[in-house]
Amino acid sequence: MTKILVVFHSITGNTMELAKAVAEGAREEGVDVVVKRVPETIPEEILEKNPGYRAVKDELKSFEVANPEELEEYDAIIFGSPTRFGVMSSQMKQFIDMTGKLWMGRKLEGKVGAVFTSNEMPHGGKEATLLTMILPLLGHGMIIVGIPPVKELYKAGSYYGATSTGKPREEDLEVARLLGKRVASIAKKLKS
Ligand SMILES: Cc1cc2nc3c(=O)[nH]c(=O)nc-3n(C[C@H](O)[C@H](O)[C@H](O)COP(=O)(O)O)c2cc1C
Repeated sequence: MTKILVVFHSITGNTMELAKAVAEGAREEGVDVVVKRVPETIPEEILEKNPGYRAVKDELKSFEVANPEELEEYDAIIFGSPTRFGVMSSQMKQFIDMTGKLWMGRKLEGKVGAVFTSNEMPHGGKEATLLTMILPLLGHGMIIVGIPPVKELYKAGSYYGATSTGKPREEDLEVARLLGKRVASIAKKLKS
């Protein structure tokens, strides 16, 4: 069975909501989908000062923490990060930087990769974040999947991945589901 990992970083839940929609879309293809989060590096006592975090922390913590070495087990990996100053969060970058052993062994080569992000401003760096998230995946030799110019893209998302401005709207979730479904469909074809 084709196995897909959706791995995300989130503090106030927006990227987590996109991750759930990406997974939902992938499951429509009848593949095995696992959703995990990357390790958090901000101390809990600092996070606790953020009401947005307190509101979602129980759900966030219900997702298992991913181990970089497990990426090898999946046929496709979809990475989600909040935008931080126009790039992915340091927590997600740290996770990716821990995949050096897999890179040396070319273990992710030929697997499908895709990305999504949430930020706060309409033009606050979504596309810059998505494009720079793709670079390490290309370094691994992954096959990058984006979104073609379907009608849904006129209302949300990007060619380069799914997005949201703050809390995802239904249109954002729709594009996230499309991304998950497309990745799953391509991963299935590559495996057959
Ligand atoms: C340190 C920091 C940097 C950020 N940088 C940006 C930015 O460059 N552009 C933007 O639109 N939003 C920025 N944001 C806002 C977050 O990307 C946004 O709130 C996002 O939806 C949070 O995702 P989460 O709910 O999954 O944690 C930043 C937030 C923080 C804390």
